[in-house]
Amino acid sequence: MKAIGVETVHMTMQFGAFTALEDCSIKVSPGSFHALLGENGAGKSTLVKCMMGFYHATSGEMLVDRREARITDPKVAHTLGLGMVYQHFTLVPSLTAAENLVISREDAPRIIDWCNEHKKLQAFMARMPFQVPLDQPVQALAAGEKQKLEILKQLYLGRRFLILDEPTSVLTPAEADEVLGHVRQLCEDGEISVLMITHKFREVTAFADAVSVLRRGKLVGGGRVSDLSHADMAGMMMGDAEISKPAPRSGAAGAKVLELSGVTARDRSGLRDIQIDRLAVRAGEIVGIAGISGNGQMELMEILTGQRPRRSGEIKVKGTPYDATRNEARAHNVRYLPEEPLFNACAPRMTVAENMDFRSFDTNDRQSRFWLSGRNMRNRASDLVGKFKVQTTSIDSPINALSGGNVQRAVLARELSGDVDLLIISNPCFGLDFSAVGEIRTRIMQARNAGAAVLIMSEDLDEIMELTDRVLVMSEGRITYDVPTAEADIAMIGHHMAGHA
Ligand SMILES: Nc1ncnc2c1ncn2[C@@H]1O[C@H](COP(=O)(O)OP(=O)(O)OP(=O)(O)O)[C@@H](O)[C@H]1O
Repeated sequence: MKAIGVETVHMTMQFGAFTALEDCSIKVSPGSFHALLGENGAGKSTLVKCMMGFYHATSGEMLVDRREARITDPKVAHTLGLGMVYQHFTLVPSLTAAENLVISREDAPRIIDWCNEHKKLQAFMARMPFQVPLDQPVQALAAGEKQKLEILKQLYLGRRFLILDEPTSVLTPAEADEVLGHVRQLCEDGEISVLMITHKFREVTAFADAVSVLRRGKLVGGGRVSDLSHADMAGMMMGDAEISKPAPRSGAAGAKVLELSGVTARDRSGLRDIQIDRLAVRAGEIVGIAGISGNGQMELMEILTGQRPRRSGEIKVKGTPYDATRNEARAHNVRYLPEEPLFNACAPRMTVAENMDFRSFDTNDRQSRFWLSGRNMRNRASDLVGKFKVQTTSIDSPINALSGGNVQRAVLARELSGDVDLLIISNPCFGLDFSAVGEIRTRIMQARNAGAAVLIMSEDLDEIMELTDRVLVMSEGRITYDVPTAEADIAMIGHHMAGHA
């Protein structure tokens, strides 16, 4: 068997006075597909970063293939056969799959004998249980193919233990099942052992054989997947914390708050147009835009936030032309929650308190026109951190030290405080654990019930079906389908998403 087993023994990681991981012992047997569950901020990334040598654990040990290993940096981990696959791709988009594989090798020669390398690659692929086209630029591959290539790359590099960090986040459900099916097969064949971070219970049950659960840095449970129900796993993750349930709709939709007519703009590639003939969102209504990513949703978000120039057409908010300037957004109570908020809505190295004050720091401190009151800012941040349950060691920590889910909560807390008339959101629950998902959806529904008009773009069709009052489908830069959610037919939505209008 090529697969190796890996164990952490009493591993602890402290950041200053904060213990992110405490006395954590996890055993992944050779050939096992082991899932790692935990709510946002539970310590999953910290654990795997210690295993890969990105962090140096404060105490504890690691066993690789039953021998004690001192992993001082990721290169040592690679030499021992440990590799990592991330939710976002690390491939070079303009190079072919073959080129990506060859240049990823540490011993790649400066002058590559491609004839020889191609022969070796073909021999390598012939041994693999699944294939990816080798001679196309990676940018031409679908997301599922790219993730398959990331896994093949690890096997090509001789890795025998893989850490997968939410590997299906950017895949469609069908792609996710295909990729994880191949991973499971590789484990069953004894090629690799896997430790997979995920938030999806369905993936754990369908593909993993063992599971470990972290809560607040401690190992709180786990075992054989076949012995555990989703409720058991949820219970271990959350302890006795209460899970919020989305508030049901109250009241009917009111006047139009957002209106787009005849809006056209270039897409990111500059080759295609975005064309929104008509789009309206009313007060007290959540409108969802479903679609496979890359069909113009990101550009529509940029148009609405004033980051992409329009070529024609008009946007109105509450009947007034709207160009998304900061003053207009403030006057009309328009709020945004873009995807990847750490990069699109935060200054990553500034503190939690500073980031939470961005929207209002120059209007709140009216008593002083020339300098900001640090105390007022900190009071406001502490209040919001408490209300939105943002887990942070301190409001003075840089916001990039927070786990993904907690960055999301912090930004949502900032954007939902005060009166909100129009909320524009993109993929709000990406990478969040189920309790954070429940809470964020509840907050969005509360905003709607308080009278806000909400436009939400999401690649997660379940989210659209659960949250929205009306669903639209975006395909190739156009809205091709528009139906009240209560009357929506999933098959029809899928048909439009796939571009068969
Ligand atoms: N470099 C760091 N400095 C200070 N604190 C950190 C650092 N890295 C992580 N933490 C803290 O350690 C805790 C665990 O974070 P970690 O990223 O491991 O969580 P996670 O389980 O991977 O969460 P998520 O599912 O949201 O990605 C968090 O409270 C986080 O704020």
